[in-house]
Amino acid sequence: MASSALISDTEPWKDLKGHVEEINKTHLRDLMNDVNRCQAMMVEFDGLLLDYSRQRATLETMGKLIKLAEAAGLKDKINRMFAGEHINSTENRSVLHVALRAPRDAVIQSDGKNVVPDVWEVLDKIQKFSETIRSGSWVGATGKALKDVVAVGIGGSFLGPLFVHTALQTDPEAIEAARGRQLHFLANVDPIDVARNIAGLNPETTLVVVVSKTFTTAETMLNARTLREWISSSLGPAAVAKHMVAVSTNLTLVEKFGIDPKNAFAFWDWVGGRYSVCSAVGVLPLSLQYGFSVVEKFLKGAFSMDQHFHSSPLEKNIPVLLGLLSVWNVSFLGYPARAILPYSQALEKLAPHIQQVSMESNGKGVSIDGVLLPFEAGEIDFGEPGTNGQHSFYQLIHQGRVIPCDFIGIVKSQQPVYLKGELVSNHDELMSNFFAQPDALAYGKTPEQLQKENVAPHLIPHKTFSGNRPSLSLLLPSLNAYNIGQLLAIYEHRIAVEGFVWGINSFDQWGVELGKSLATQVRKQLHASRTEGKTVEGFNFSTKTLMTKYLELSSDIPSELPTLLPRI
Ligand SMILES: O=P(O)(O)OC[C@H]1O[C@H](O)[C@H](O)[C@@H](O)[C@@H]1O
Repeated sequence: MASSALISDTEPWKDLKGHVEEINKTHLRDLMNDVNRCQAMMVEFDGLLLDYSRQRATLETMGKLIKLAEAAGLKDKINRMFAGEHINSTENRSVLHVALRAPRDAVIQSDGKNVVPDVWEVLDKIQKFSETIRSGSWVGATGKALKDVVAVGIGGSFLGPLFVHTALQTDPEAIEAARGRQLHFLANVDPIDVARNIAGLNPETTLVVVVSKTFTTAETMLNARTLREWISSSLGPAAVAKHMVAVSTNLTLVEKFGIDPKNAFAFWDWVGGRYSVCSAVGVLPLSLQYGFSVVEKFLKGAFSMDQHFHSSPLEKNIPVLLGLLSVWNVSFLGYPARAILPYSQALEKLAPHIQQVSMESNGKGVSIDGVLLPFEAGEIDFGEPGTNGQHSFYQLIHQGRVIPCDFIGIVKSQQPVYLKGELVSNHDELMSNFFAQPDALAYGKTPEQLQKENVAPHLIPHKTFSGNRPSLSLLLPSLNAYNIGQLLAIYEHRIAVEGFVWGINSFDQWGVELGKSLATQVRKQLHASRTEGKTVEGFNFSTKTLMTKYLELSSDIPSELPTLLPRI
């Protein structure tokens, strides 16, 4: 395919468009009877089992999707990513999050330089530093050990680490390693988030980790200044050096902020924010909480999936298959959303993290060459752990709109519970739902079945389930640090595959800029109105009215701001 050509102009795309008609003649109820098809739609790798037999696809569809992948140059694009080429062309950068979890002796080049030694230099520094903090040999300004960590960051400097932290929190090995310690995340610039974070925390025993790739993000920097004030107003300004460290690519700004560069942990512009959890962004806070050895297992799990992604044939490649099926669902079957439904409470922050990875990566309107896309790219991701979701939005998924679902199940619970006299263990109870829901979606329930059950005729339309609703099931052997790494990498690569096939740049995020710059204009106006009584000018009628009302009703805020920290 010529570089500026659109994937939608290729024969395989057009062929798939035509193929939809064939698929519309099928029902999952029948497709599921074809055992050979189902068997061919299962892939096992490194303890994981993917079953995509409940996708609205036949083996012919899969063949056509592989042809689409070939037309998109998917294999070549994956290779170029691993080779450190500047595939993020609008920012002229490599995309090398895979280097963050490569073993020490691996060679991965960016701009002619092997980046793996740099990665390991930072990992070694984190290991050393986290041990110093955890052992209590580094103490705070009043001589006390630092037991609690607040990681200040937003977006990619927050969601991935929060996901991994939440998933590890109930893992037995991680629990042991974290005894007596707390890890908090401060993301929102809303002062309520500050209040919630510092409630019950003592600055004497708290370490603040400021996490920001750019070190310019408005929310993070104001929150960092707020916590700096919280520390220095209680322990004196000199305490900041003992109680604040940073993770950033911008070490100059870290130093300007007042953090000793010795206590800064670097990463590089070839790590995208939303792909940065395996850099110091995630590894530092997580190592402080759980120790480096637990976090290293997480990196190894991700690395295992990287290898699979890089070297397995497309037909047996889990992230590739998942990515192609997502493209099929979005661009051909016309299902714009995806529900992420982990049957594990420990994965409650998976969907929020994947929302950023997916929607910031693939929510684009033009091709990588800047050509307006004649089709919609990206998908709307949302989700909740099962079974909670079942009692919330599953109604819509069963009888309303069609939303392809990812069911994620775990064989061995992190926290098994059995009760004498119960039919099954508590985890079996959870997993009964994991196995039942995909079939309920696929098979549905027909009016004939309802008639046989003597359902009152006027209720039959209400109780009918059309079925034929696609899902896939991913079964993980357990949920330890290693498995969490595998799961993370599956989603990261799947999302890249979608972008590679759609022919977009999944690694920039220009769409977040406009709102930021308008907020700068508003901020200036609020300052001028409060300090000099200036009327609101330069905004449309609606915004002017809203801001004027806001200013009028909050005129008790002093024009010269004194310091006020939350009283919680
Ligand atoms: O890590 P930072 O530079 O503070 O950036 C934090 C976040 O800010 C931006 O809004 C981007 O959209 C995100 O991709 C990024 O993760």
